[in-house]
This record gives sequence, C-alpha cells and structure tokens, in this order.
Amino acid sequence: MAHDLYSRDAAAIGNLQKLRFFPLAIAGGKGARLVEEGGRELLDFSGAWGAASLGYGHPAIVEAVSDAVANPAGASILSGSNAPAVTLAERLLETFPDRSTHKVWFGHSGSDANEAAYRAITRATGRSGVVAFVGAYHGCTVGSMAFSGHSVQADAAKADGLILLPYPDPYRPYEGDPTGDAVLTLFREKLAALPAGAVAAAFIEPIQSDGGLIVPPDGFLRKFADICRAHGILVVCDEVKVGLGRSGRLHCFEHEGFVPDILVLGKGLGGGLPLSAVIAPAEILDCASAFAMQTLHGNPISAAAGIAVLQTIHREGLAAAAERKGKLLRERLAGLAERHHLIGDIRGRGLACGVELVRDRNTRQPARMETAKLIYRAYELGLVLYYVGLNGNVLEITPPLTVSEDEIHQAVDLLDKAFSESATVLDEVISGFAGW
Ligand SMILES: Cc1ncc(COP(=O)(O)O)c(/C=N/[C@@H]2CCCCNC2=O)c1O
Repeated sequence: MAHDLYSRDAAAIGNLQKLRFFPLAIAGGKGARLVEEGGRELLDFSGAWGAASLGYGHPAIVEAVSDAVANPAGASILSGSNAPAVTLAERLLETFPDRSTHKVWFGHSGSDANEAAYRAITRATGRSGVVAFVGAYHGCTVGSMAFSGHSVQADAAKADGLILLPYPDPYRPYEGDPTGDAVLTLFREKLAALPAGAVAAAFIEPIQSDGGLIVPPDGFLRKFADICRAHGILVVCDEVKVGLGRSGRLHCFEHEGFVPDILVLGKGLGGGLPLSAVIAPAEILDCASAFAMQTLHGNPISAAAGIAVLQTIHREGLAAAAERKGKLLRERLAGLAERHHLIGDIRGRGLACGVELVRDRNTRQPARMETAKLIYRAYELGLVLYYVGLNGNVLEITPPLTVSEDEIHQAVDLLDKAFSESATVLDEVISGFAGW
C-alpha cells in the first residue's frame, strides 16, 4: 500500500480533475508559502491558480471562517436568507459603478458563475448568440465550456451561434496588427452577417489568463464594448482570475476606461474557499427563480470568507500594493531576460504577470518542452508556478496579494537558478506529468 501522499493521491483520486506538472504534495500553508509532506517549504507564486488571494492562513480568514462555522447561519440562500451572504452582496455592489441597477448571484466557482450568467442573459433577453475569444477559459462545466475558446476544451460542445474572435495579443498580433483594430474589424464583419438582435452577450477577460496571460492593447476593451453596445450585446467581464485587486485596481476593467454590464468574480473572492459571484442588472438576475441554483450556493461560511477578503483588500491596500509589487516583479524579470534568452516577452498588470518563453526571439517559436522543464526545476528548487498559453509556453505568475517584496526577490532568484539548471531535467521525468 502506497504511504506517501502523492502515491496515495494517484491510487485514490481519478485523473479527471488533475492538472499536474510535478509531484506536489501539500501538507499545509502559511502566507505565500506551502509546506510539503515532509516539511519542505515552497514559495507559491501561482497562489493556487489565483485562489489564494490572501495567501494561506491569513488571520482575517481564519477568524471569519471560525466564527461562521461555529454558528452556521444555515448552509445556503436557496430557501432562507443569511447575513453573511446578504452583507457580501451589499459590499460587492458598493464596489460596482452601476450598483443601483444591479444585484448579485452567488456560486461556488468561476465555471458555475459564467454558466449562470450566460443562461440568465439568454433567458432574460430571448437572444442566444454569444461572442467570446480564442484561448478563453471561462470554465469546465458543459455550459461554460460552450463559449470557452481554450484548446484544452476543443472537443467540448460549443454554443449555437458562438462567435470566437482572436484575442488581441500584441506579441502575436492578429493580421500583424498590434493595436487590435483588425480584431474589431473582424468583429464588425461577423455582426454585419447576422440578423439584428442575434447576439445576447460577449464574454471577455480584461487580461486573458489561461490563454497566455495576455494584456490587450490600450483602448481595445473600450472600443470592443462600444461595438457591443451599438448592437445591444451585453458585455460580460470575466475577472475570475485577474479581479479583486490583483491587476493593481480593485476591478481590472478600471484600467480600460469602461464599465461592463456584468462582472464575474471567483477564485480569490473566497480566499481559498469555494465562492464566486455575478454582478448583473437586476432584470437579468430576477428573470426567473429556481433557475440557476445549487444546494450550497450562498453558503454563509464561504460568504464570511468573502467579506474578510474584501475587507482585507481594502484595509491592507492590496490593490495599490499589487501595482507596486508587480512593477518590482517585472523589473526583476527583465533582469533575468538579459541572461536567459528563452524569455521572449514579459507582460502583465499588477500581480498578474506572464513570461512567454521562445526558442528564438526572432521567430518566436514557442519553447513548450523548455517551459515544462523550467517549472519542474523551479519546483525542485522550492518555487511553485505553472504555465498557461495555447502553446504551453507562458509562465503564469500570480502570487498571493499579500506576498512581500523580499519574497518576490527570493522567487526571482530561484527562477534565475531554474533557468540555468532546467536542461538537467530529463524528458522522461516531464512525460510523467500530463500538464494541460
Ligand atoms: C478567467 C477564468 N474564468 C473562469 C474560470 C473557471 O473557474 P473555476 O476553475 O473556479 O471553475 C477560470 C479558471 N481557470 C483555470 C482553472 C483550471 C486550472 C487551470 N488554471 C486556471 O486558472 C478562469 O481563469
């Protein structure tokens, strides 16, 4: 019988829900560090794919969750209200410009939130068409995969009338146009070929994360939203990964000079507990009852964590801190690029940072295997980070917002060493992990 945690994991838990790159077996966590079985400490610069917004064991979360679980106000908001869920909804609305016309829906995940948003929009508007982007990961449920454009879900059933546009990537520009205007022209052409009123919603990430941590060209989102509004299309901003302070603003859309009709939040909202939210016009969220519900939606314990997350982001000034720390992080990474020519591009906002690796800076040939070996070596050295991107060659760096500047320096030093030593990782070691 296998005794070590990773072997027991392999024996007892199916692969369906695994996205593994190295044999990480976690026994605990504190701040920006994970503790492995056996006691080894690792710096977690993935932040649990962005869910550990306040790191691990933040006192505000511990206190809020301990109090809530000791006297639980039921288990959901399905058939009775509870104070944590109502308070969190009120606090979320206070952060949104159109708060007077909007309400909140609570879920467990980004997937169920995006799916609920799509279903409610189509129900409320009577329209069915949906616009999204190649590379977009909006979830892993049937409904959210139906308008996702990430290659990992290429075989999933897609929504009728789905329009997938190229995401404007300044490093790999569509039709060679780094401004993104060629994408907007394509969008207009697609809409012109449809009957009026065909499209209900457009889902967009203000930074496309699983597609490659891509920051769109300045002004793109605002121009995209203007086209949507001219066609009565609701703009849904999916900030599940890059929202809630991570980008250097509370909401990432604030960088873009526009306000979406609908905002989807998840991951970091729960600070490590399952929690998501949709902020949308009341007429959308009130269009039916018993329509998008799950037994534990609006759970008071997760909602108490969400209140603590919002309070801590505000009290500790974590959005402005992310702006400052992200600038430091990208300055240090630029220093690595002088020594490691695998680095083709460094981008991001705040503590949502991407490093694209290429075999040749001129051809920009993706360095897929080198990327997998790099993160494996980084893990061996004590740094956890993963990769994203349709070519599997973009380091995604999304540490807890509470990370210290000293930890940023430590992490970059470890990454520097990993770059120098990654060629020592054997192909057969990498082949043992499926990755994306
Ligand atoms: C912008 C965006 N929207 C929605 C989702 C889905 O959230 P859930 O995985 O909480 O259902 C995600 C989830 N992203 C994936 C989760 C699966 C593992 C790969 N890394 C991610 O961050 C997302 O990034």
